[in-house]
Amino acid sequence: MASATFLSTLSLANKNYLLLTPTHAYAKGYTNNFRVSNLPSIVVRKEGSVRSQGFVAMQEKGGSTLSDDSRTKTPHVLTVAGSDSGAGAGIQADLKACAARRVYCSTVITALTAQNTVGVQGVSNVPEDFVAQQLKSVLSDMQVDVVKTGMLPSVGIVKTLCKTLREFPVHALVVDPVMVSTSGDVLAGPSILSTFLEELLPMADIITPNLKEASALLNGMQLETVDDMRSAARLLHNMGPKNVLVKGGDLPDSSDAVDILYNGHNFYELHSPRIRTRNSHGTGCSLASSIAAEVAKGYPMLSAVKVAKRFVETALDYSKEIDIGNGPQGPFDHLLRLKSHSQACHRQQPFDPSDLFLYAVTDSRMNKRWGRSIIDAVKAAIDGGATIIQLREKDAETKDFMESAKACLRICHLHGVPLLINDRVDVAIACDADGVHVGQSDMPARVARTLLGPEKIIGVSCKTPEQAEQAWVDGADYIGCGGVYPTNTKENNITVGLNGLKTVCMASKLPVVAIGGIGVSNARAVMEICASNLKGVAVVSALFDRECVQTETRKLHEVLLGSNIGST
Ligand SMILES: Nc1ncnc2c1ncn2[C@@H]1O[C@H](COP(=O)(O)OP(=O)(O)O)[C@@H](O)[C@H]1O
Ligand SMILES: Cc1ncc(COP(=O)(O)O)c(N)n1
Ligand SMILES: [Mg+2]
Repeated sequence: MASATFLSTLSLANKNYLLLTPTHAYAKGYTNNFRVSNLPSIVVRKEGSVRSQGFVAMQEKGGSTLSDDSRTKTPHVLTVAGSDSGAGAGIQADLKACAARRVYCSTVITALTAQNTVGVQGVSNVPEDFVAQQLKSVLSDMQVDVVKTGMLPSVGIVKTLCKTLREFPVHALVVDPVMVSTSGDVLAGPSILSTFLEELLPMADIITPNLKEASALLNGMQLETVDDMRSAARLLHNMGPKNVLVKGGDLPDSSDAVDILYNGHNFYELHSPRIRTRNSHGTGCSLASSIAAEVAKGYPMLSAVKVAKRFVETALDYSKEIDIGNGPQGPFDHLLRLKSHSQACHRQQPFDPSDLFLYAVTDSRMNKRWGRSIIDAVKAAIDGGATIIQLREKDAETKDFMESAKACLRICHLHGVPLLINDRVDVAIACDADGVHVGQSDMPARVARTLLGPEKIIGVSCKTPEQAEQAWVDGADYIGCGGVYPTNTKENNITVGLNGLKTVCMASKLPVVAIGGIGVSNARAVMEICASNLKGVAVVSALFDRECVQTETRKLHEVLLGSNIGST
């Protein structure tokens, strides 16, 4: 939409720079996070008149960067749409879709709707001049990449939008011509049609009508087949938008959800399996926002539409069992997070340090030696009284490891025992384990925390107070300290002894589990160092390098019960 003109040049540190508005820089592809190779980097000044005038300073070809305070452009979608109090569609769906697709989303609200899973009970339009004020507030300050429109309930609002977009051009415009909600309620009446067709559509980079909306824009044309959708796409394209996506979510008798994309040259028939679900309220809004998000990241339109469609399909599939509201059409879960909390078998308690009491760590070689599966080993340890399990499967193939981890997780959760994975954060994520245990040379706990999120348990092996301090800073939940005694389980492992264990316990606020050569004969001595944050012992060989895991675990459990763990 924007034509790129350089506004002026600027001399800084004896070098010449071109000054562009953010929009112009964008239109030329001069941004860091755009997939435009061999272009000079762009630098946004944080302070001073350059930035405050809303300019982007761009280096002339080559050379070093303008200053150290360079900023990367955050992809930004502005949605101009109606609010849905039930939060399934409209502004609320747009915000969630953009968050899920990882772009920033600002909002201009055109109408308030009182809406739920039953339907729309009321609509109150925002006055035109206040829509104009919101648009100006956002567009004059923030570097919006893509504007996405949803419910535009009056001619005045459509006109205001078109006027403002001419004043503040953006990189792309995605128009979802929302007219009637799936529940059948009118959100924008036929009176807006002519302004829509004459003013807004010609500015659009893509329009995304569903079958009813395509029909309304085409004077009531009947749309019942994929061929009808193609004809509609061609006719709508003649009205000026660069791309047309006719959505077939409501196409009767189709086992796939088929959409037709037409760019004036080619037709693309996009299929995804039709998800059988009641929770499809807001699919159209979410699809359009996701397209806008991908375009804002710099993807071409075809890729943007494909990714967006795949995202909606995945979210619908994930959200099949979500139960919100009593009406015929429920919302879905854009962030794919709700279900795990409602699943009965999911561990919901936060980390409890007393879980470290009898910490069983599996070992694939020992299991092989004794001819037992990892699942049998875990079952036996839990039956014997283990309070937390760590899977330490150094030799396992990833696929086998994942499968066994999933099976172990089911067993652990049946018994309320947390399951951690040694080293393999990827496996922990893939099977939704309760957490990970990492060593000093594994992925840093801080990075694991970012990947796993705030609730998962993270333990770190530490031998020194410095390492213990770092574990705390990195957001670990507990420390594994050892080897307390010499052990064959780990090669070249330095033994810290009871003194080393005590030093780490005293230096840290974190709960500690002792590890290394501990068994029935010496567990009591370990616990008698009397540190209040020493919560238990972690054991490998003394449980798993034995004929009967359950018996050995039970014996150790009894010894530990007789000690004064964490009581001082
Ligand atoms: N049950 C479903 N399974 C998979 N995809 C669907 C389903 N329903 C709709 N879609 C897809 O969601 C997007 C929105 O389509 P649609 O529901 O037709 O729009 P609207 O919400 O505007 O009525 C389209 O890509 C469509 O193919
Ligand atoms: C505020 C608002 N905007 C858009 C829709 C369309 O969504 P759907 O077609 O899923 O009902 C809606 N119901 N409410
Ligand atoms: Mg729909």
